[in-house]
Amino acid sequence: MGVFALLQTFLPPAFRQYLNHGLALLWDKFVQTENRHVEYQVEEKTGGSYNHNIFYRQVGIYLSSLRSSMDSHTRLKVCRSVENGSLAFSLLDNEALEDSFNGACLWWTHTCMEREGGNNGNGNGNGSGDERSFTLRFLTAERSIVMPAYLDHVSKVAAEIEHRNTQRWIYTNNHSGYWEATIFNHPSTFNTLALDDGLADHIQADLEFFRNAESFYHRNGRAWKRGYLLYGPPGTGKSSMIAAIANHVEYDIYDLELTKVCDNAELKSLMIQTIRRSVIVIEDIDCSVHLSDRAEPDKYSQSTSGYTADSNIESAIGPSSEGTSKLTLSGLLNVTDGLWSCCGEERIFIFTTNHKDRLDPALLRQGRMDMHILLSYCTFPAFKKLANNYLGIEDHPMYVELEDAMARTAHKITPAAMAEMLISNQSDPDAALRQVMASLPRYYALAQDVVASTSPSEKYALEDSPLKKGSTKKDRLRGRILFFLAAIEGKRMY
Ligand SMILES: Nc1ncnc2c1ncn2[C@@H]1O[C@H](COP(=O)(O)OP(=O)(O)OP(=O)(O)O)[C@@H](O)[C@H]1O
Ligand SMILES: [Mg+2]
Repeated sequence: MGVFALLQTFLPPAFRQYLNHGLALLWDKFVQTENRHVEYQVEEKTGGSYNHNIFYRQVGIYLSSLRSSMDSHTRLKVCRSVENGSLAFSLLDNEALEDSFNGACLWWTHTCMEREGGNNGNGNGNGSGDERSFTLRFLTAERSIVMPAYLDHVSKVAAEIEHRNTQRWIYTNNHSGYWEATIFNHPSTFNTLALDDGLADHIQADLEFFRNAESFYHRNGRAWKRGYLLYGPPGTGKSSMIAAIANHVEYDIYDLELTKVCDNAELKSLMIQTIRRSVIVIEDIDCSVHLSDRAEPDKYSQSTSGYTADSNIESAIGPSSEGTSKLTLSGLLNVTDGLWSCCGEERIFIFTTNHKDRLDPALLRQGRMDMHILLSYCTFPAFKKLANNYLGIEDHPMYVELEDAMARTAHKITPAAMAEMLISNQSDPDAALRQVMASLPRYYALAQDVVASTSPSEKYALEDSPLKKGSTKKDRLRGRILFFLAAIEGKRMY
């Protein structure tokens, strides 16, 4: 140990820090003429083009919050938030923004360089292929003040701003393998959903447990994630429930369009780009990816059931020539449940389908999709909830009759259709309930007429309904009739 260092050990720590700082400044000013500044680059993407650098986002948030930036001569970009009308500032390329921290002076600049051959395919020049970065510059002598305290300060302030900001985002993947974001503002909640008794409470309790179960998952060696499969006929609230779940846990949504994913590698990279605390959604999963059993890869490609007629399947699996990499069911299972599922924590996977029976059992097994939630036709309790939401009534003299008629006619209307009836009579609850009542026998009679006049191929479609597993023949027939009606309800048959 040198004499100078030995002497320093007798000095109080605060004084020692000042002395070192002063000496460093003097050294910088009078002795060292080159390398007086240190520069750090904060790139948007690190370790390959798909890895997003969280610190880049934090720097952007931090800089946009600097009040001093408004007074300086720096040219700034300014935009107004759609969500809360507040102004947000950001750095123009190659403009410097000055900040200070514990007496140290710091300069930030932003650069955006077009990557060679970086056409992102969307043709708007706003390519996700561009290379963006912030550069932080400060005096070499002030390194001890800046590192790492200032960088920690930037992260902390950004995290606080993000926490205060309730704005959430929904992302969808583009053809270039990147996510594009837009503000998520869906009003659906568990209060606005009309569900069977107890279902909303059950799901909310499950979500609450999940959110607070970090140590539980880690203690048991499990990835901290939860999977929900929402299934049922069209118009029964699957998409609305996704929004309600995301609103409940306050996570962002990644709406994964498998038809735009060209192969397993791209799927992995998309997963790596997702942040923790997010809901990852694949809607209509039976329509968008090859769902054959892994042991029988060609089951559906040889099918005559009409599945191969879905052009989405072709585009999702990509070129079918031997040896070409493509998106496969195993690739999907790997990112949802395999080793790659751990590349982000606290994530909820939600798959939806109208045809649970067409999904590969591997996709359905417990632990992969933890809860299978059937969303079906409007039951009387669900109807009451809708009437309460849309008409503002909790009870009504017609309810007894209505409940009985719904049960007697095995009445099956989707919540979407029921909601439409109520909305169109919103100002007159009596008229709304009369319309619901009148629709019951007519609905059923019409269904019989429709079935009587269906072609053999349409009948095949009925037999393929998820209700075919009813207990009696009559039940099964009824289920098929009503399933068919639900499928064509867009034509307003009632
Ligand atoms: N259970 C429900 N409670 C309240 N509203 C509902 C419910 N189900 C459907 N709706 C209403 O019907 C409309 C369609 O619902 P949604 O898109 O959620 O159905 P879906 O099951 O996702 O249909 P699809 O299978 O065709 O995608 C929404 O506007 C929603 O408000
Ligand atoms: Mg939907």
